Amino acid sequence: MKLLLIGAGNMGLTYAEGMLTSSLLNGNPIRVHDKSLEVKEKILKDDRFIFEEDLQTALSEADIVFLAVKPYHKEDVFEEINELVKPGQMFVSLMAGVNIKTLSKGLNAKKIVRTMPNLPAQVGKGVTSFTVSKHVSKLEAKLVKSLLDTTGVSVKVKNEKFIDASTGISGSGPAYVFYFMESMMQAARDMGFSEKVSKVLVSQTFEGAVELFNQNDLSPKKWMDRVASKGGTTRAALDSMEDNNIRELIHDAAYAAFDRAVELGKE
Ligand SMILES: NC(=O)C1=CN([C@@H]2O[C@H](COP(=O)(O)OP(=O)(O)OC[C@H]3O[C@@H](n4cnc5c(N)ncnc54)[C@H](OP(=O)(O)O)[C@@H]3O)[C@@H](O)[C@H]2O)C=CC1
Ligand SMILES: O=C(O)[C@@H]1CCC=N1
Repeated sequence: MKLLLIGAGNMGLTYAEGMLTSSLLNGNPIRVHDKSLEVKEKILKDDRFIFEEDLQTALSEADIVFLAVKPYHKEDVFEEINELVKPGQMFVSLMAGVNIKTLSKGLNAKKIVRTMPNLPAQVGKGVTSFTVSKHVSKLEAKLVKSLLDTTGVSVKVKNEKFIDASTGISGSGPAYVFYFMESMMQAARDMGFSEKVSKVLVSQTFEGAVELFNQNDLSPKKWMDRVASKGGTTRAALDSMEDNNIRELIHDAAYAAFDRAVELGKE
């Protein structure tokens, strides 16, 4: 299988690096095209990829094309390639909010996979939701799933509403976790800990809590109860969060991202 990546920034390159481990490539290199000179220089030095200046040649040979430019660059890509697209070529978009109808029309292509990736793919712990246009067969969807799985896990969702929704949960979600980490590190520094110790206290707390959650079949609520003693310190913290409506604010934040993904689809 021959893959082409258009846009090799944070996300595109991360997914390409994961896919290098896929047996589906069958020895074929992943070809990469990017407008940025910096990215070009980086890829030219990286013997795992082939940099393609000329999109015409690169596209003509590709079975699957991954699109990982920012949503506001989609029109440039459409213009550059829509006359070169061959029937049967499949396009996998990593762009937030750009819907299948827009992709299909802009690319002049029928086989479209729309995904919502997330950044922990950089360490093989990503979660990618995806959905496919009606012209993508079950087998093709399986192939794409196996490519996406090289970066962590992937979840096929039944329609695009769930792609926008997962943008609000897992796509943007790592940033919410970092927000929480930053706030806890700030509290640790205010209590007098050094930057280094604050980082250890917070990161190990996150890592340990996630590990507990994953290794046992208990709800977050049950875990909270295991940490909190009656009348103790944790209850004081959890009560403060509930009194300040943190739960609702996080819910609203996730919906703000979901709504923005829907809005991006209309731009
Ligand atoms: N970062 C994240 O956590 C997530 C990102 N996404 C989605 O992933 C996509 C990529 O995001 P990200 O990797 O962060 O973006 P980056 O800006 O890091 O990467 C995009 C790359 O594409 C290049 N580019 C722009 N226009 C073209 C073009 N016409 N042809 C070829 N290359 C081009 C850019 O060059 P230049 O810099 O010169 O413009 C840049 O190198 C976005 O659509 C985003 O919605 C989805 C989920 C999470
Ligand atoms: O912020 C964004 O638009 C992208 C999509 C999800 C995460 N980053």
